[in-house]
Amino acid sequence: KVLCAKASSSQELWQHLRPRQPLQPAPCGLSGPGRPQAAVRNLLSPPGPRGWPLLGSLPNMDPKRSHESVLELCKTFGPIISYRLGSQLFIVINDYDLAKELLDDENFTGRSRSVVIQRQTGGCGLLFSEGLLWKQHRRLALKTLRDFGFAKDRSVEMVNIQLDDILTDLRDASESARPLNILDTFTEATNAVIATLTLGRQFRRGDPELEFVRTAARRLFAGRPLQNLPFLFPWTDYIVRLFPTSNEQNLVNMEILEFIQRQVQERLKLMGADIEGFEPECLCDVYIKERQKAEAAGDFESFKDMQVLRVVMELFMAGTDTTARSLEWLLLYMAFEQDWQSRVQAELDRVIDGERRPSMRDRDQLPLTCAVIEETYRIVSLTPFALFHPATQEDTVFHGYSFPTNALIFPFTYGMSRDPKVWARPNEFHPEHFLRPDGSFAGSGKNIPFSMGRRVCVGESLGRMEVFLIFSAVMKLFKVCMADEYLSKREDILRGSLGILRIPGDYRLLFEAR
Ligand code: HEM
Repeated sequence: KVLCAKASSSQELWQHLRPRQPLQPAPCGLSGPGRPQAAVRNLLSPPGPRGWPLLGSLPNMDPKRSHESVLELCKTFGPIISYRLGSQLFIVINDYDLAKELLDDENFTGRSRSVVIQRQTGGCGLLFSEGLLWKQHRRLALKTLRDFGFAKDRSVEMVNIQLDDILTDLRDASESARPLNILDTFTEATNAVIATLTLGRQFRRGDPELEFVRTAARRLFAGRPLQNLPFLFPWTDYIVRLFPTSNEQNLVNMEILEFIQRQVQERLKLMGADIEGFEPECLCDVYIKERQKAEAAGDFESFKDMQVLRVVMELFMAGTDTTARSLEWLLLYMAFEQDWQSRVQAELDRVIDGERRPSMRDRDQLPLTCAVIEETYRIVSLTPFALFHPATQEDTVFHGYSFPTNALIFPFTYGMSRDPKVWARPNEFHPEHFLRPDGSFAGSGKNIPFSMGRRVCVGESLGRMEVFLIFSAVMKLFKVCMADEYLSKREDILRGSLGILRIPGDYRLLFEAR
């Protein structure tokens, strides 16, 4: 049976997932934080700017750095704020304890139901789905990745194979004194790991399919103002769709789905007639088998084409750029913070003898290296708004404020990572934030680069493992510096801009073998 990527209409399923049940009043008429309750419509929205007619606060947002604009609003209005962009209401949680309460609450496991997202996902997948469908597939994806050695020996082995290529690239760059943008090298490595786990294969250097994935990821992660307009003004959807450029996001989504579909077909060929007896080797195989089981039991919804393709695609795409960018930021901070770089290298030289590469078992002996990694996660805040968490039930009250279901609520990880109540030097690179007075590693504490709670990133262990192994191996063997012409651009490079992820400004790094 061949899976087909035709965007199936999931309208029925979507409606089924978002039941609009009558709300139960809270006992004794009291509303606990985050509890839905009847007759709360008169409650106030969280404080925030008044905004302009029709546009709301849109003119006050820096389009390339909206995280900075929102931080300014939080400084004025407090830890729970709201503002409108167009007709869309946003609610921001900028306090660790409040965010923890919200993210642990089942009611706030929703995702955006915007037409833009609906058109791309059909309500399927894992990243943007809600309710029973999301729970079922999150559980299955986590179990599968764990079974395949996710963040354990098998993935460590995979990272080590990728490290050979990374270190060869850096040796070449070092011998020719060639300044380098390091992102592509890291992207190839992180993509190879997640491709093995999800698709059971890798895309080697020079392979046109790798080039396709790289370009598609850039297109997917680039924000395009026109496309996002219906997100803020739903009534513009019909007009915006008349412009070919507005279709770019849908096109790239479709192209990636077709690419994933080809991979699924390859796996089906490999599995042959005896799907049941085939020992699965990757997420894709598990999904093909689960689909067969579900259909045999008369369930044609849970593993329909679009659902299978979206889950595989989302894990494949989410596991590539995020980790590669984290590594890129780490090397940029090391290039500008030479003193910290030397201290990390001294620690690695002391603990890792001879030619050996650092392993996960060495982590406990490398508190300074761990603190530098954690501090980079904090100061960069790769996904400043995490993802939206709208309430799934109507008329929700949170700490005395009304949180309507159509409001897009986000834990503001960027703001929390700069909270002066939590961090001694919020705006500086200060790895001591994660070191105890005796020099031991203090843990990640209130740093939440992967978010937290019920929808915490499913790739956290894998991402952390890849970043630790690659960063420590590179630091052990190479000194990294910023190319001369970029040295004076520290502020611009580190400030960067915001697409879906925080991206540094243009730079070139120099590597020198140690
Ligand atoms: C350093 C790398 C990474 C960072 C900083 C990161 C960050 C995040 C964040 C902030 C979220 C949103 C959580 C929320 O809704 O509150 C998320 C969700 C997610 N991430 Fe990651 N991530 C990384 C790596 C990965 C990897 C390697 C994978 C794949 C194995 C992955 C797959 C996902 C998925 C599937 C979700 C959606 C979870 C859900 O909706 O239930 N991520 N990630």
